[in-house]
Amino acid sequence: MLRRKRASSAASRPWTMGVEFPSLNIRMHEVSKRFGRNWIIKQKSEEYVSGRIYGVRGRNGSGKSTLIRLLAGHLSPSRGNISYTLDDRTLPVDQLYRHLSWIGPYFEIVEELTVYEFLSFHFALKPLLPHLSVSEVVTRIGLEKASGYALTDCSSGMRQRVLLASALYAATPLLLLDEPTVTLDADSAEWFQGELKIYTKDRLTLIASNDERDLIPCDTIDVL
Ligand SMILES: Nc1ncnc2c1ncn2[C@@H]1O[C@H](COP(=O)(O)OP(=O)(O)OP(=O)(O)O)[C@@H](O)[C@H]1O
Repeated sequence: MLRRKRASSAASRPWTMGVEFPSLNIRMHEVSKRFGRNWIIKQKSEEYVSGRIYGVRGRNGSGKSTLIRLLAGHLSPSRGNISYTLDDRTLPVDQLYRHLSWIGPYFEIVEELTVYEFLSFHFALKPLLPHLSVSEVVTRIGLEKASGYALTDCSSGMRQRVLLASALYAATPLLLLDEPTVTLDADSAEWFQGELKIYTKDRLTLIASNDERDLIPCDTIDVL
């Protein structure tokens, strides 16, 4: 999934963190999605390419999370199709999970685990960026003093930082971030914007949010 870069190349492009992500592209072709009688997404065609950040906004219930779930392969289109390529080779949707990091407000986490345990467990399943350790991740999200807290004892903003870490610092070329700054205070949202600048380089990122600040780094913004 991930190739290490040559040292000289890594030095000249420090943002790639010593690794080179494979190019992951997504093509939606006339995709529609309905729940019961309600068509939520109608005949949507879109190309999403590596190295770019896509924003999606829209009123509550407009289909932002549905779009993210479709792109993540967790929902199937009612009509049309979604195809994926990894370094120009077709990637079957059942293999996408290996290359995908995805967070959303509906995510459930094992609340009994401590911050450190949750991140260790997560990064045992999903590779961590090679220049980072779990301890360094805890430091990057500013939770050193809380690393032994059970998630159930963390504030919602602290839990959101942990979830963001699980996506941002995973060595996957695709990042799907649904309402990434929900529950974050202004300082935390600013921290997230800084991390986004560093950790979205060379990846395909999609951000669904109605918070204008979240959409500032996006190359294009789709309104549903
Ligand atoms: N599994 C489901 N079964 C039935 N209806 C669903 C399902 N998932 C979503 N919906 C409906 O699809 C519509 C779009 O929901 P979605 O969560 O994608 O909207 P959203 O734009 O992310 O909303 P919000 O801004 O409130 O998070 C809503 O009317 C919702 O009730």
